[in-house]
Amino acid sequence: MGIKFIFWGIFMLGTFFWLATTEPIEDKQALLDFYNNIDLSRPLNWDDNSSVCNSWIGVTCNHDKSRIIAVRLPGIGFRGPLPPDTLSCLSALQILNLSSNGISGPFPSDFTRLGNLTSLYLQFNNFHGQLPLHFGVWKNLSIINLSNNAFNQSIPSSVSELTHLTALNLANNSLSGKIPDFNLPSLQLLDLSNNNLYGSVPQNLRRFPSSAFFGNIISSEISSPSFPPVLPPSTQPSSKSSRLGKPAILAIIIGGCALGFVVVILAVMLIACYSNKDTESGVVSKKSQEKEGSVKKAVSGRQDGNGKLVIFNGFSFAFDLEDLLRASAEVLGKGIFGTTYKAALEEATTVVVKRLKEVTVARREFGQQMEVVGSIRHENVAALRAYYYSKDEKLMVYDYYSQGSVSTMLHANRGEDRTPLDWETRLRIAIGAARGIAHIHAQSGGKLVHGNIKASNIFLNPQQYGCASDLGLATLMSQMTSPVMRRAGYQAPEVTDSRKVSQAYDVYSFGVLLLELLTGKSPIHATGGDEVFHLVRWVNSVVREEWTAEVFDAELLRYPNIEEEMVEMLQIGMTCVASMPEQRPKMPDVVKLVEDIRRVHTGNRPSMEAKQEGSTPVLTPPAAELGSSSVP
Ligand SMILES: Nc1ncnc2c1ncn2[C@@H]1O[C@H](COP(=O)(O)OP(=O)(O)OP(=O)(O)O)[C@@H](O)[C@H]1O
Repeated sequence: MGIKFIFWGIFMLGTFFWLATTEPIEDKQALLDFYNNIDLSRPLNWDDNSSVCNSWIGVTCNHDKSRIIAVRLPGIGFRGPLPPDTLSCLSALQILNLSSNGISGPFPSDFTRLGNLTSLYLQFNNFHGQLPLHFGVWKNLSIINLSNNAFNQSIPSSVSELTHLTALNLANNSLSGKIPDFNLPSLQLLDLSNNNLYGSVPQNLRRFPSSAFFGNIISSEISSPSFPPVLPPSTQPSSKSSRLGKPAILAIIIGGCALGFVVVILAVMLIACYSNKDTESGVVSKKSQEKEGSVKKAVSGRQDGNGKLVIFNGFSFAFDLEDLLRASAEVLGKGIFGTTYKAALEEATTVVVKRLKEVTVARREFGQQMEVVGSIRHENVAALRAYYYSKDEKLMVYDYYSQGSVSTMLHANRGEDRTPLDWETRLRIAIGAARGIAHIHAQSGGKLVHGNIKASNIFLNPQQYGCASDLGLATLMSQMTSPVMRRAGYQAPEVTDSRKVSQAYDVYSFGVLLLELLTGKSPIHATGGDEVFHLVRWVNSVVREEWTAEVFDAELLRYPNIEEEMVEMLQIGMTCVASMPEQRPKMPDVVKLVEDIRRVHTGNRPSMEAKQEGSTPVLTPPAAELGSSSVP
């Protein structure tokens, strides 16, 4: 028995020692050769004496540490050509990510030796010339992103050999010739936009949205009648969703609150009238804490007999004077469009009432816009529950989001006792907000604009995804003096009149929101002296200097294996904040890009990462939600 025990002990120790010290020697040497032959703006921690599997940045090994299966080096400041026959020695490699570097030269032909590749990311480099000619060597390839390079010849028809391909992105190159009619049944995402391709969209690719072919010379005469002519983005008409949205689920949440709406609306209106001077001066400094007092005191205040209260969703309600007398309200803050109150009833019903100022449009136009906004029911758009219009008062009623806005989550309490906003939540915020904005853009014949996307207008819905609030007000208000809006940092450069916002404007603001989520920095703020920090300019300059890693919020650095996802989000954000509106993507495309940040990776994470992240919930939206994204 004792001998057996000792034997097992020695065996276990030996195994442990072997596991701790084993190394894929040849793969390690290949990476060292690669490292020693490239120009980097700052060093990696790759050292012959340290363990390639346990400590090298960007490297993932398989279970028994016998092979390297993933190399992820996005945005490491690597310039110049790839040294030949180094990375291609990693024949077990499944994931290769060298995106966002300055790598030049033709596509490395020796990569054809990487027969196990499942994902290849080389976007945002300076590769030029011909795309790989023999795609068939990558039998398992599922994702290929070669966008934003300078590839300038035709797309080889051998793309058809990639039978497992789910995503192909060749956008923003100089590819020429006709689009080959490749038939890839598993392909879900295709982006060939902004190249020099011509001809018609081949039959097998007509299932993809026309945005996949934007910015090419696709002739409308020979396009299928069912496929709209593909024009450059600037001339592309707004498209409407072909997919239907899921029936709204939020509507049921406040089933019992209808009575409260009336009470609170009147309560706040009366309070507001009663204490007009107080609320207009310095409400922000009293923010969150200040009780406006009970309504009882204000009942004798000014009443407007002209008012019209409209409750959405067909709730029937009754007016109860007792509820009115008991209701209390507190100021949440004062924004561009007015003052916002949180109003609580005794039945634990809490709503938010926004008291608008400087509405310039007439009752009819105001009502029409409210009807449009109030009819939107989507899990990623905050539901407008009711509105009130009279000569003196214009009110809007929303659900109360108790977790506060994304702005509060990101910027409030940056002290030591702060609860960090984790990466999963930030991704869900981005995905939800993108879906909400895309849904808004699909309304009113594809013409509705949010007009005020910013972190203080994004909340978390019950599924903990982002949810956009406060839409459709910009056009109802008197023109804001542009500096006021500009200071907020979300305003696209082309907009000088705050009422003339466009969907491209929303895309820009959403891009700023993404950069805010990534950096943890407010879009615009004073830095102490006369200097003003401008997030978009700062991110652009840091990325230009190839210090991409420096932009990320220090709070995010604690989460393992998210660099690739962060770099992808950064790229999306930067595309959205393009200074020319026609260069910005449309919201439905942005939704796909943001959703793919994680959807793509969950399917391809090597086992080691999966192990490390075992405790992290996988960020795949519930099936119902995916199906209901209502993305046009
Ligand atoms: N439905 C809501 N639930 C919880 N907090 C809210 C809600 N609506 C607004 N708030 C919060 O109330 C505060 C004031 O909001 P308000 O919309 O008036 O101003 P803002 O968002 O700062 O600017 P803007 O007027 O441009 O939207 C903000 O902190 C906002 O996040």
